[in-house]
Amino acid sequence: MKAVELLVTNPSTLFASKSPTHLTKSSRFFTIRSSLPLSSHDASTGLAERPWNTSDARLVLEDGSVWRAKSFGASGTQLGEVVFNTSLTGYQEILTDPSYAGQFVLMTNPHIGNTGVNFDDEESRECFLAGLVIRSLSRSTSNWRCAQMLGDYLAERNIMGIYDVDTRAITRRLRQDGSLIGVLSTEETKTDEELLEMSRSWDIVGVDLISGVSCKAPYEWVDKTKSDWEFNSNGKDGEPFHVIAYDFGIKHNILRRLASYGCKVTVIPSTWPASETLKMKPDGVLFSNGPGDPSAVPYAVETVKEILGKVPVFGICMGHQLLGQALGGKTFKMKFGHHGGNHPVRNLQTGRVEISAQNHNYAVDPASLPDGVKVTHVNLNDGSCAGLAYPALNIMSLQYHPEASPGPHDSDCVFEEFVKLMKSVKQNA
Ligand SMILES: NC(=O)CC[C@H](N)C(=O)O
Repeated sequence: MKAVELLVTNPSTLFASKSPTHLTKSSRFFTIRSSLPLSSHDASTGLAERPWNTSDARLVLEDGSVWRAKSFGASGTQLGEVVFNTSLTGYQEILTDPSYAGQFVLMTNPHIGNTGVNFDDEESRECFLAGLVIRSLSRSTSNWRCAQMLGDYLAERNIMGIYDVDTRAITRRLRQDGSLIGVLSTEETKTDEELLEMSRSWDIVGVDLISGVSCKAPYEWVDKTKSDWEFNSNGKDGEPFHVIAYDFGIKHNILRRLASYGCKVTVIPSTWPASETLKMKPDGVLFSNGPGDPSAVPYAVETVKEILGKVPVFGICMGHQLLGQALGGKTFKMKFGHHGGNHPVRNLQTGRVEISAQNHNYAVDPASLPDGVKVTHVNLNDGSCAGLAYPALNIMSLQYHPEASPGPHDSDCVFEEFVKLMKSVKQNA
């Protein structure tokens, strides 16, 4: 106890500066920085102000529960669906995964912020999520790649965060009752009742969230995984296949992995007409991950339908769900979904179990699919469908994230399978 108080009451020995200069990318020295205003120091007693005295935010859930917390990042009032993520690392990639648009991400790992944020780990151009909910915000960072403190980063992007809230209790509630809509607010003039009413007046089901995150014009993607980080040297020296990637909220690492496997990649907006895509004569089309309810975007299902059977296709997460619907199947909302980097999946084609990165609230009902469509992967936690193939139409898809970022790399080989599929179709043409 004594040691802890000593640590808090002598902040100047711990923290380099309140507004530190940024480290350069190449620096391998780590600097410890302060992200929060340091506890005010009472010289007469030698004790720091108790940190739990300053709750200035509330998360009000639609079930009527009110969670008092401290705010960091942006302030204001924000509405969203609360989901919990069980990843131990990779909060920056999670913050920039566009599939979280409209959602508050609650991290079950209690200690967040200790590696700061850096220039390389962005998974998209913006943070699209509604906000971040964490137990403990690290007061310091110690990582050679750190370029900015998490709180400053969120404030710059106008994203609200809260800490010092019982994330374990909220997670247990979500597991029991399912995902809940909530309102996060730092505005003291708003009553709990007003915030509760706001949370009950909105639903994420049926909302097209893709249109808010997709790119607005086509572009070429060339970046590969950096050689320092490359972990798989298989199958990367072949013929360059042209992949057109529909951006429903695409993560950069999907594009990097395709480029690393030798593909020439063109990214197109979610509303790009199928006829235009086919005119570009791609060797394959990728339907990306993306936020929200797959049933809320019938235009995207129509696009997928028009492309099926014309070129090999690969669907990831939202892309997989859209493929499921385009094949005549149904999607449904799960109780609290899968969000994290520790989901075991069995690849039914090889018998191999892969530990996978997942982020979805919806799933394809395999019983609704027509004959000929095979379930290729199953989530071992709940038996839900984690992958599909329809060999007759050169379709493959995964409900989860083979590109990881963050997460294990067990499923990376699926990009090689897609390249092989494009190759065999081209050879037999
Ligand atoms: N990662 C994703 O593509 C998410 C898909 C969809 N928004 C879901 O929640 O199921």
